[in-house]
Amino acid sequence: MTAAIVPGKSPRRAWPLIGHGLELQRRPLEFLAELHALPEPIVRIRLGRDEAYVVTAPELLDSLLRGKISQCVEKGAFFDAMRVVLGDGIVVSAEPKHMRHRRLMAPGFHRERVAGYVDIMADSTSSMVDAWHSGQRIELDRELGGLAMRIVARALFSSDIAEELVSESLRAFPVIVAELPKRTMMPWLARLPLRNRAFDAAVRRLLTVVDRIIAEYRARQEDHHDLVSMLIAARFDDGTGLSDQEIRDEVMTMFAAGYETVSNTLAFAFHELGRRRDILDRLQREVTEVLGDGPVRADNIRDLVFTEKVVTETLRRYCPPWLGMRETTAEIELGGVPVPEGATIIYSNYALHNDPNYFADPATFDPDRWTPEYRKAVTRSGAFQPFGIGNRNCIGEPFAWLEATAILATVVARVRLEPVPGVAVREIAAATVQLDRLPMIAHPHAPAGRPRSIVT
Ligand code: HEM
Repeated sequence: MTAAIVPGKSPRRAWPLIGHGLELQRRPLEFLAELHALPEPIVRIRLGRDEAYVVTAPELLDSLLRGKISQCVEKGAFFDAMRVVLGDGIVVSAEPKHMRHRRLMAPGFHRERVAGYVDIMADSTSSMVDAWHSGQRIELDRELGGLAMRIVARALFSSDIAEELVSESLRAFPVIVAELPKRTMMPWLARLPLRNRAFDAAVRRLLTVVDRIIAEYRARQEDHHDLVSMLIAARFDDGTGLSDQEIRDEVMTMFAAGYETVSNTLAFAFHELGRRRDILDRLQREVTEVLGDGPVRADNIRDLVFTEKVVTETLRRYCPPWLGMRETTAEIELGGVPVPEGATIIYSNYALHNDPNYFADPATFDPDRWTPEYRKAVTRSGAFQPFGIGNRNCIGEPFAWLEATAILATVVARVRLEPVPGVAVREIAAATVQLDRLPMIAHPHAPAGRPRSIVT
């Protein structure tokens, strides 16, 4: 009943049958941090009856994700539980399909194209803030979740039908994202009929809405200048396009990958700002200087230098994707350790970003560490990789930077958010790293010389 560690010693004894799976379920962030504290760059643990290899060193991650070895790994069985929602979208699909689809979708995520979504981001954020009145308690985590969902939905489907998708998603996604990580660790849960009724119904309803909207788009044959119009019009080299099923899979994939990651990043940013007045004051000064009375625009984003540092430090300290996984499709050698075909490899960007070997004083939230030189150095070394690396890195990265920066600047320009006294919030590792709740009190700034209307 020992955990086999390659090549060093066991971090902690494993339970028979369960192995370290229980640790990974019950105290995942602590367990992964313990593995990072070991001197070995690759560690073998037991997950149930199987073994898994945990990679803790950036140089080995580099080999795994973008070196030659990356051609011998796929997403693997770990991601199978997600297929019920994502179908065979690019987060889960294998090569060569993954690259074929990714290339087709890539133009929709180029920086210049994404800049066109800044108005959707600014408008949606303003509408959220307009509904808050002075002294109101806001459940900010939920507000940000709804906001990020609305923004992705409007980027995918800009026409007014998107609202129906937003309402359905707000109902369905909380059920889905609470269940999927459990099924990923314990796939047999999917076979328990009574337990799965709410989940199955949520997935069915959501897919029905998406299918109907795609059918409507096809029938209307209009270019709405959004991601779905682009997917419908896109053609492979042989002149064929994506089927309705493939478009649905990619739409669900964008949704699932693109809303919680952003909303949880922002929730952590506001949590830190709520307890770090010094940082909030600097941020507010910058935002006032850059935006004046106007909304955030694509051409003033680059002047929000400190705002971007706050987002960067949030992505370091609270990197949402805490668990990465791959499965080998051939025997490989990683860091001198032979890894057989079909083996599971685990890594954690969250643990890496909080590893004192790579980041001084990692628990301290310090946006000032992000000088251009520092950023270049930690990115080049592979120690900082919130959006992943290699051919499966985040296709939505430019969208995510723009969105996080635009939302943060818009909220800070309009309102001061303060923590609710006496309420403790807790960091948890669900589908992504998140706060268990984030109640805050809103204090909108009254525009000079104009009393604020109160919306209740
Ligand atoms: C703060 C926000 C975000 C973070 C931290 C993040 C992080 C990541 C990471 C680490 C991966 C790689 C996963 C792996 O290697 O297994 C990834 C993949 C992906 N992300 Fe994001 N993401 C964010 C926002 C978004 C947004 C806004 C979208 C879309 C609108 C998006 C769409 C995707 C997709 C489709 C993939 C799969 C790419 C592929 O396999 O080719 N993400 N993301």
